[in-house]
Amino acid sequence: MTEKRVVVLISGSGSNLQALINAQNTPSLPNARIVRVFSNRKAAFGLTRAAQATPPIPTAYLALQPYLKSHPGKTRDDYDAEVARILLADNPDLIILAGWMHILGDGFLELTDGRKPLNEGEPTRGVVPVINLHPALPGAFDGANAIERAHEAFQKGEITRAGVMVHRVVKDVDRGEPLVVKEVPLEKGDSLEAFEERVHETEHEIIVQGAAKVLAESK
Ligand SMILES: Nc1nc2c(c(=O)[nH]1)N[C@@H](CN(C=O)c1ccc(C(=O)N[C@@H](CCC(=O)O)C(=O)O)cc1)CN2
Ligand SMILES: NCC(=O)N[C@@H]1O[C@H](COP(=O)([O-])[O-])[C@@H](O)[C@H]1O
Repeated sequence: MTEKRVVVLISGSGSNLQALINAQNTPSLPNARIVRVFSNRKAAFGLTRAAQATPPIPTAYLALQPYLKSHPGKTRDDYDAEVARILLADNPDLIILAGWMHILGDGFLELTDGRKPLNEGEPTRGVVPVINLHPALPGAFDGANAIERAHEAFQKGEITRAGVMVHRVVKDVDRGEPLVVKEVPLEKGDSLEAFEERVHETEHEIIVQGAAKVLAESK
């Protein structure tokens, strides 16, 4: 069976990327290879993790502000489309946002969804699924800083449950179909650090499960 090609987008430490690297071609993530790690932050340690993988994983970097500065007149949507073009050149079967801290607009999604051809006049490509790891339960704490927000809400008695999910990426942030959802225990008096550690441990499990689930959908 043809090996599935995976591209991972990061912005930071890359501990979830590391979980994916470790799971490649194991029963947890069979017949899958990460062919590119892409970051919008030059200093992201995840780029080092990719370079230190065995074999090393090719990386690419492109940040929004430098792109806009070096392309006068171009927009955020143009940046998003450029990111999609870079990724699609690797012919991925799956794109994973693993701590990717940039909201993707139609410039990106219409290319990965196959709604628009890469180049004018060309036929459109097939859909490349895009999934995201989010440290909250569906419909709760959309957006950034979800861990801290959930911890604060629990301590205030505003919520009783917390968790993490892997979901399909749609234009509405964190509102795509949940693929894997797992609750994370939270107790009164829990420090943010203790809760955060539990969240990350759970993330490292479900990001692999989410990737395997989507890859199993395609032939
Ligand atoms: N179209 C989508 N794009 C993204 C999604 C999504 O579901 N749909 N998920 C996010 C990941 N994410 C939460 O899971 C998230 C990341 C970042 C932000 C955010 O506010 N980003 C700001 C910039 C923040 C920064 O650079 O530090 C922004 O993009 O302007 C919200 C949610 C990834 N993309
Ligand atoms: N809204 C997206 C979001 O908050 N993503 C979060 O960024 C962290 C990345 O950690 P990592 O760089 O160690 O994988 C993870 O906690 C992930 O849930």
